Amino acid sequence: MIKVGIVGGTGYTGVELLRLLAVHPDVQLTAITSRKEDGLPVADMFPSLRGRVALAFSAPEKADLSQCDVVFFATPHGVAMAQAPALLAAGVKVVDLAADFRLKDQASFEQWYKIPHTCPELLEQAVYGLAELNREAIQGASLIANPGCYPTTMQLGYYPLLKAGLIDAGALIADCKSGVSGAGRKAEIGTLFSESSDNFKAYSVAGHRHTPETAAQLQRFTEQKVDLVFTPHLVPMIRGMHSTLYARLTKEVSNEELQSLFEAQYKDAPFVDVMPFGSHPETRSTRGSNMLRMALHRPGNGNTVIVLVVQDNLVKGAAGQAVQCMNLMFGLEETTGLTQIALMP
Ligand SMILES: NC(=O)C1=CN([C@@H]2O[C@H](COP(=O)(O)OP(=O)(O)OC[C@H]3O[C@@H](n4cnc5c(N)ncnc54)[C@H](OP(=O)(O)O)[C@@H]3O)[C@@H](O)[C@H]2O)C=CC1
Ligand SMILES: CC(=O)N[C@@H](CCC(=O)OP(=O)(O)O)C(=O)O
Repeated sequence: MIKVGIVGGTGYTGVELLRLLAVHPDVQLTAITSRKEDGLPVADMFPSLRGRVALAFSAPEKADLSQCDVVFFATPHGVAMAQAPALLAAGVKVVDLAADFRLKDQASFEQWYKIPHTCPELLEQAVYGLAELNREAIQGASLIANPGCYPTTMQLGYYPLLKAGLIDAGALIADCKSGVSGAGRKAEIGTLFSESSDNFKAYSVAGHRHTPETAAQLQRFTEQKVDLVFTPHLVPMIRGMHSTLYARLTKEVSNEELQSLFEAQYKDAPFVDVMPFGSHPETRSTRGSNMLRMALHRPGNGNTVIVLVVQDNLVKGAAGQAVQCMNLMFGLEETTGLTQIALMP
């Protein structure tokens, strides 16, 4: 059994990791931390886990994480970088759900996240945890930078078009919407019920930290300069993400060829569903599952191609993707413990 520790077990991605790992056949939950809930049985805070998780939260300084085989950090940016060096030196694998190791460039990280990077020496070693585009590297990794939720949808949607050289990489426009759980469980005015329900708005239009992450990753797949305009929106739902990705075609290509390109690209990706051309994927078709669904459109058969992408921000956008990486790192079947069907309606 793989001994698993979770730092930040009381947050939304933390409890999602618990939900998935509690029924994972190869995992033994070993330590779950919380600074505020030291000693509280996990199932007292999350009744959904009664009878499934017998552990209590422990303060991070009390938890002996070095006895684990892998530790997930479901914490704010900056926490994993403080503890990863010692864990890695003790032979423990690390999966960070935050952004500490996503950007290879230290200056860019510090500019966007506004905190100093305390272990830049690990940036090179860290492997970006998007299995569909990086499976082999993840299999050999000991430190995973789990992708951001929006970047997961943008990369998987744009990748086949970019790799095939069919679009202008300098004119990518991504219009993306997230449920409120994307902002985490911490108390904030913007996520109060009376602020975020019955309301709809864009945010961070001038620049969101997921733009450099996505552009840097996509840049690996094209010689053209990637220029991405990304606008996130907050929608009044709890879970779910919907990304509408626009691109300008630069070559003659039929709709059938576009569809075949996507189907071929993801035929061996168990968590990417390429729906029939012209479909309208719904966020609820991914709710609680690790599936990401996408569909292609081409209005008026012109030279704009649109890729619609949906996922559950807490699963494929965070905890499920992290478990997918763990499976690969430990030589398990990629889908182990991740075969839940979405909740509909
Ligand atoms: N929500 C989402 O959809 C997604 C989130 N992410 C990323 O995953 C990470 C976790 O997000 P989320 O679960 O939403 O966040 P939450 O705010 O819901 O939870 C944060 C958790 O971290 C713990 N924590 C906070 N500060 C520290 C600290 N200094 N040291 C140790 N533990 C700490 C908190 O518990 P306590 O205070 O008791 O210690 C809590 O358990 C973030 O980096 C987020 O950006 C990535 C993709 C999607
Ligand atoms: C709705 C909402 O607020 N979403 C978060 C993104 C969550 C995510 O993916 O997080 P990290 O990159 O921070 O890990 C945001 O836009 O900041």
